[in-house]
Amino acid sequence: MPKDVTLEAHATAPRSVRDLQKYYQKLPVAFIPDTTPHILDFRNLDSAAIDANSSLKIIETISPEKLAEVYQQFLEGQVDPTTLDPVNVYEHTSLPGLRILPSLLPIQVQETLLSKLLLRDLSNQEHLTNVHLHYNVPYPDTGKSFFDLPESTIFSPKDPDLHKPLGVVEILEKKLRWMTLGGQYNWTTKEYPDGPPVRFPQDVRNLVHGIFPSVEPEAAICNTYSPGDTLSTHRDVSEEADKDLVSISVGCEALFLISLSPESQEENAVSPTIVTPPKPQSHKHKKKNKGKEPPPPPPPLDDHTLIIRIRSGDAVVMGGQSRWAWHGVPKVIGDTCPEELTQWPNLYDRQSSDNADTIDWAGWMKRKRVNLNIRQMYDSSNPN
Ligand SMILES: O=C(O)CCC(=O)C(=O)O
Ligand SMILES: [Fe+2]
Repeated sequence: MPKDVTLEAHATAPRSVRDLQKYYQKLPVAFIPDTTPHILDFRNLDSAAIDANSSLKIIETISPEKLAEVYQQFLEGQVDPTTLDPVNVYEHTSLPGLRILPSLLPIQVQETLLSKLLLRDLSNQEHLTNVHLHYNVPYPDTGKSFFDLPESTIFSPKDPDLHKPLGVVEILEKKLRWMTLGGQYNWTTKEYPDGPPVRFPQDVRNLVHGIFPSVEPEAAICNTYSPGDTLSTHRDVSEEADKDLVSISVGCEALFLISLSPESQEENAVSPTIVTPPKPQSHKHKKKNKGKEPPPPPPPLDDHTLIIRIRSGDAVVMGGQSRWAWHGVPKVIGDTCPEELTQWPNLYDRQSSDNADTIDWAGWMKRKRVNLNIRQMYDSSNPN
């Protein structure tokens, strides 16, 4: 699907999409139903949901042999295909071109991916983060990670009038929201900088390209969310290529809202000439809604919109018409991280016990969702 040149990176989503985002953002976790026609939940699918006439279809199944080949290279060790399940690729009639691959990555691959991204790539000074916008970042020694820094490490603000100094615990628990890999996307201008991009980590590239040959990973955003964090509705329109966008999630579960709803006639009629100031795409930190009152019923879902419960190891591919769809993350659901990942980064192998100032990070993932959002920036894999 060729990119429509009128797509504006700073535009605002249609009201119906913003209303859904707001509703699920406010909805207390206790009221997120297990089964609902509103939320597409692949772990609670009944087989009738995917019969020949339904809106949900399996369009492909990836074989364990194919998966084992890719994981073997990524894990640098033998992977027995008989230990893997085939992975179904789903499509829904509401969002043509959107593919959903529940339970794609086995736990060991998820754990290794976390280590590559957050222990290795985060310590590479070429990969910028939101923390760099306001803080001087004290890097760990070569071969070490931010999770190895002593508890006394302080990040000093660039402007002390605006921000206070923060310790490494506050930075990694609360402040870190994104890191960029490859082409260093600028979240403020919503553009990729000119000049040759930073080299994309080869092993992560091979993992993604091995499963999704339709995309050559050139840039990625690694988002880290805590429960209460949201990602407001936006479209990813800064890439020059119309190649698939691959989104892989690890850790806590989340609600993912995606829509191809057009602006309603009513909205156009009310203010055809008024330009609503663009809302910055922000990662807000919201207080938990502790209300005990049952919530009002959700706003209606039209047949161009889906809300998907995304779990650890799931992948979503935005291709075709859905490549430029509106999407956002209204809710991250705490205490849903798979048990096997809650000990990551498992300091017992790594920490030297003689250093009393070393932090035990076990449990960090219990409060985190990590999303790797991979894009191809240019139509050919060589920008020149
Ligand atoms: O966290 C997610 O699932 C989506 C992230 C996203 O849309 C983005 O980084 O552009
Ligand atoms: Fe996005």
